[in-house]
Amino acid sequence: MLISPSAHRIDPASGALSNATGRYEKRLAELDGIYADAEAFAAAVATGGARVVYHVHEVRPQAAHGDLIFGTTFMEPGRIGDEYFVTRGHIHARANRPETYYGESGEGLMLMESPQGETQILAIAPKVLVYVPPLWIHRSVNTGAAPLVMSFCYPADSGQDYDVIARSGGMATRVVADGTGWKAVPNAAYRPRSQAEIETILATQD
Ligand SMILES: O=P(O)(O)OC[C@H]1O[C@](O)(CO)[C@@H](O)[C@@H]1O
Ligand SMILES: [Fe+2]
Repeated sequence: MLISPSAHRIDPASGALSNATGRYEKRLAELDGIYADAEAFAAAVATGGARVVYHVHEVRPQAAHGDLIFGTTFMEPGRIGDEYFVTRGHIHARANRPETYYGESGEGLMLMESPQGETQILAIAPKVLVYVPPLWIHRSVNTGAAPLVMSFCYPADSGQDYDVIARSGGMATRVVADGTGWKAVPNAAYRPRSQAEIETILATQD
């Protein structure tokens, strides 16, 4: 059975995606453990734990190998202490699946980390497409004063593994405010992955 082709209109300001098949949202209180400043996080949750800090509209035509998932991510601007708002971040459960992100509005960063712990940061802004290659852990950061909206596309059978970040005490690098801009700083709680874990990730095939 053939799937019918489809077209989807993206509103760059809101991330609204016509004919989406799914939507999910992340509230501040669900992002416990991500930010360095636990006191600032608790204070923010006390005053606004239910606020939605990012949401995703997506289209999943089918889960089958070879198809795509695509959609939009809308991220509110803000910080916990001096650390900019981020998505949870993950590696794909099938770790060798890649992803593209395209800037729709706002400005931010794609924070990426190799299994060995190397950090790469690429700026994302309107009309910039960022390629996240296979095997890279990835997280979006809103460094702007306005919402950051991106569209994304990745293989339908990728899946998301969030534990890879939790196991290492977070990503190796945090992005914090620095005067009028941002800077990357080491995450003091980071524990590098063992050689065995690195090899397991790198061995991902098919
Ligand atoms: O899944 P996370 O890390 O919460 O971040 C959401 C972003 O990542 C995706 O899961 C795609 O990999 C999208 O839904 C969205 O761009
Ligand atoms: Fe992803």
